[in-house]
Amino acid sequence: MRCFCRLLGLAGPVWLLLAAAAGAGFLAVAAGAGMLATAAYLIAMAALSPPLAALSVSIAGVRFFTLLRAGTRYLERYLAHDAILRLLSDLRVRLYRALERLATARFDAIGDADLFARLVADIDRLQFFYLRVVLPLLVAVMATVGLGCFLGVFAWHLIYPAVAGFLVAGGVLPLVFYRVGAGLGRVLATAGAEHSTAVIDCLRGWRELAAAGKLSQQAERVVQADHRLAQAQKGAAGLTGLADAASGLVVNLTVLAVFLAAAEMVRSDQLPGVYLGALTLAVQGAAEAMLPLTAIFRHWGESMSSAERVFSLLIYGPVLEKANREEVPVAYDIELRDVRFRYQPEGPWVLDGLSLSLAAGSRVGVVGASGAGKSTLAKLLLRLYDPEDGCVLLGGRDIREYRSEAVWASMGVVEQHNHLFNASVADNIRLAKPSAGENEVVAAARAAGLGKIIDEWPQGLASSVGENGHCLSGGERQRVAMARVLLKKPQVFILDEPTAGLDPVSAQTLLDSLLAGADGRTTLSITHRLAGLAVMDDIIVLDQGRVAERGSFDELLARQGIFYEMWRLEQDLF
Ligand SMILES: Nc1ncnc2c1ncn2[C@@H]1O[C@H](COP(=O)(O)OP(=O)(O)OP(=O)(O)O)[C@@H](O)[C@H]1O
Repeated sequence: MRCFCRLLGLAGPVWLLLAAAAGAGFLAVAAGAGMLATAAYLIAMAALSPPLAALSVSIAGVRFFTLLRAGTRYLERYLAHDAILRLLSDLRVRLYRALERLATARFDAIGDADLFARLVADIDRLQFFYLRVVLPLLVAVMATVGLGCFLGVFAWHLIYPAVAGFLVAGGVLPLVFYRVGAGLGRVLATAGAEHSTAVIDCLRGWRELAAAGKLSQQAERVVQADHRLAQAQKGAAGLTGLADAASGLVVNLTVLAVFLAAAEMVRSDQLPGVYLGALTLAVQGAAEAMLPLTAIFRHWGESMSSAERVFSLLIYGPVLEKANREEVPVAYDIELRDVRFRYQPEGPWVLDGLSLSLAAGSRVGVVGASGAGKSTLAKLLLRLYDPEDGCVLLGGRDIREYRSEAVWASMGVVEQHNHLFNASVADNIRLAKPSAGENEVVAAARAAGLGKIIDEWPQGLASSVGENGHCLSGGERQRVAMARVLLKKPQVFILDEPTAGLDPVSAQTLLDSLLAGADGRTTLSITHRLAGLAVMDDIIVLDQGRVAERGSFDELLARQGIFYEMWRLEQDLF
């Protein structure tokens, strides 16, 4: 019921359009009934061989109603779709904003494919609620009232069989079929979502699946999901057919009942015989409004299930507290004070009382075993998450006092895996600074070691990177991400293993370029490769979410602690 009310509430901005569409829908039904009734009257009159002039109004009436029906039907569809498309696009924007607030915290829990299914298929399915539930109901109510008024002009007692029949066809039958098919719509929506999730997973992960020999297993999952979807669709189609047949039967019985009642009136001279066909066919015409109601059971379930999935994203509160002041950072020293953080409320602490500071313009390296919390530290600095206890300070102020956008604007990040958009190399670099001119982009690309693409590729930086950068090598993808940061020249550089997966020589060259670009800016470099850390002002060794050691490269080696052990191991390995 809450979803129902929310869906109705969403229609607020377009209610006028929807009401106009319902009005046009009613006029179309009324015109259809008028056309049939006038045609029946015309035939009945013609049988009495009156002068042609006596038939001219009826002939014009048939033409008028025919044209009116076509015009109003078109208008109804036009207005309804206009309203729905506006509504759905507005909902998509709202959902997108809600997702923006959720940042990565909830994305991790929901999963890309599911999120995609909610954004596309589920929102699309919401149109059924307005187009196939609300509008047909409104039109059916208006058609019933209109028919009652029309029949009432001739005799009150004609209203009873017509309205009773319409209530059964439009009220009782849909309710019965809703009960019988309860859950079928939900099964359909869930089966559809499972199907698209399985297909997307298969498409995205086919390389890994093929390498692991699991492609056929995943394909089987898609086939199973497809089978469940087909079964659900078959069940729904069967029930829809049955509902249509039952509704048709009730409508025809209603027409028969009105015909018998009117025939009795003709027999007892209460009604001229020429009206008999007109009254009967008017009921038949108005019954057009009842037919779509039988499918409501299905669309109701489907749209409510999709609404639940869509609204479940909107009800999450923001993961990040909104800044209480619209401050913009002006200094770029960083401090973490007794920060405690975990990903799940009852999960283990990932950062457990972490305190550290980075002077503005300093270069600090962060090392530590896998899972020590290094990337998590970077996420907190980027304010993708807020700490549970303690605080992160930027320029002496709690980072929560700044708008997230202001924090992000002052930072540049290069991670191990960076997203590249399916666009040209230049466009991917320019993302960091849309106002950058051609020369700036080329300079950043050269500084990041993309000279080969500029000089040797036929289209240079205009070459497409392909979906998620698949047309580039791993090293080239990293260089594009680095070029972005070098172009942006942020106040704070966060480098989270940017050279992972590169050969040692390329890795060192790239790191040197990045550090040269970051000269004079606060730089936090997370790495597993200790060689190259000698140029850092300070090195922090993280262990289980805390600072285990801190000092310059030489100091840490001299201490012969964790860092020294890591260094020794690295020397042995290489
Ligand atoms: N989104 C997440 N949800 C739940 N747990 C997470 C999430 N991201 C990381 N973790 C967990 O937090 C811990 C610290 O992860 P983090 O990525 O910060 O480690 P790291 O030191 O950067 O490791 P690595 O060197 O392997 O990249 C790990 O135990 C990891 O499983």
